[in-house]
Amino acid sequence: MNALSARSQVATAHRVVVKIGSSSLTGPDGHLSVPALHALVDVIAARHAAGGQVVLVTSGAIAAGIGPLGLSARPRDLATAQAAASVGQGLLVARYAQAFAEYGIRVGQVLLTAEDTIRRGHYRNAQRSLERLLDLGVVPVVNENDAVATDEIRFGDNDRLAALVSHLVRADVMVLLTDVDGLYDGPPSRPGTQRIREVRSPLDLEGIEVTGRGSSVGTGGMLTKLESVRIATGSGIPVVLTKAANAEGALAGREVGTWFAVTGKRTTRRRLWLAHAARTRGRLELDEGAVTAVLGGRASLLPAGVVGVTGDFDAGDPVELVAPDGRVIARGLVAFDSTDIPDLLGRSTRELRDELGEGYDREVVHRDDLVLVGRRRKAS
Ligand SMILES: Nc1ncnc2c1ncn2[C@@H]1O[C@H](COP(=O)(O)OP(=O)(O)O)[C@@H](O)[C@H]1O
Ligand SMILES: N[C@@H](CCC(=O)OP(=O)(O)O)C(=O)O
Repeated sequence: MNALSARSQVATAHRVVVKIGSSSLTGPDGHLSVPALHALVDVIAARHAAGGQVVLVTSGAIAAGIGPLGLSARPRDLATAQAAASVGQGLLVARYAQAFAEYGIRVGQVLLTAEDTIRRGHYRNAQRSLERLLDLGVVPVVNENDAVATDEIRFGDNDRLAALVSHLVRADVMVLLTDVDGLYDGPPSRPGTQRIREVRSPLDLEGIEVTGRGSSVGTGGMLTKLESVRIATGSGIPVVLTKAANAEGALAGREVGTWFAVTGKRTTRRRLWLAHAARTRGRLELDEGAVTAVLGGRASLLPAGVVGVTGDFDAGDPVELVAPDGRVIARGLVAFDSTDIPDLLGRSTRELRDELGEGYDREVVHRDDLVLVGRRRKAS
């Protein structure tokens, strides 16, 4: 498919997730910009009127709380940020409700935590309520539940949340709106850097300098956006990344921003969780042979290929699989407790069966419980 016909998918997509970042919803004073919010609502309402379904993932709660709390700037400590989000979220949704009401459209607030997008019970609930809202012609307005999300498991940015929501509602496309008109081949503030029009595979990202430093109000910079893109495209959902002012063009399938083609097929919730959201409890160090086998795909990790173990985990916990050069190559659900593994290191399954008995001759990580992890970019 060429870039033109690929982009036309956006114009005809039935279900779209649109994510807008804090940087596009705030004025120079760091407060919520109501005109910016209205401009987005105009575009989404037009799509809605044309019969499309839109889920809006919106940041801006913290920004909306700054003024009412009399704060001078965006708070950086978690507790105050949570308080600002708590005050601001109600005001943010009220603004959206008001703006959409001008078009006769209702909105439904959905606040999610990381857990809600991955744990089976929570996931099903979120899925069901989003589906029903869409069936009823409502625009779901989603944000992270900042007031209760704890530091270790919160997303902090809404980029990855948007990708998981896209997966949850089986979106046809995801549109990420930010304050730059696309992905650049280096920090856009650096003279001479250029917008990348299309990314067809992770190889196209080689050599591109991306930082985790965003605007003064955003969180995660381009780094979390590329993580989000990786989750979405890797599970069959193409992405357009552009500035909020280009929202209309992006939804019309015009050649704005950066187009990220799909790189993988839709995947199961469990594998998505393992790859992108699970908190690992330990590490298994692999020898080169095991790395080759695992990276080749469809191979389980056998005890013979494990040379070291760190962490304190139980059988069934998520762990990282690490190559001799320290690269994390995969994540998987381990089949043994961490205390059992030292006795298995480097030994063949046959030896283990003969010596330790049935049950010790199994894989350390079964191939069905294993996902390869793309190269992660480091924040600079
Ligand atoms: N290679 C790059 N291309 C584009 N933007 C980049 C790049 N590297 C870093 N950035 C920064 O990422 C910022 C957007 O991230 P962020 O402020 O978190 O936005 P948002 O609030 O929309 O989530 C941009 O302002 C830009 O300075
Ligand atoms: N949930 C937070 C979003 C935090 C944030 O900065 O996200 P983003 O602008 O998408 O990087 C809020 O509503 O303020």
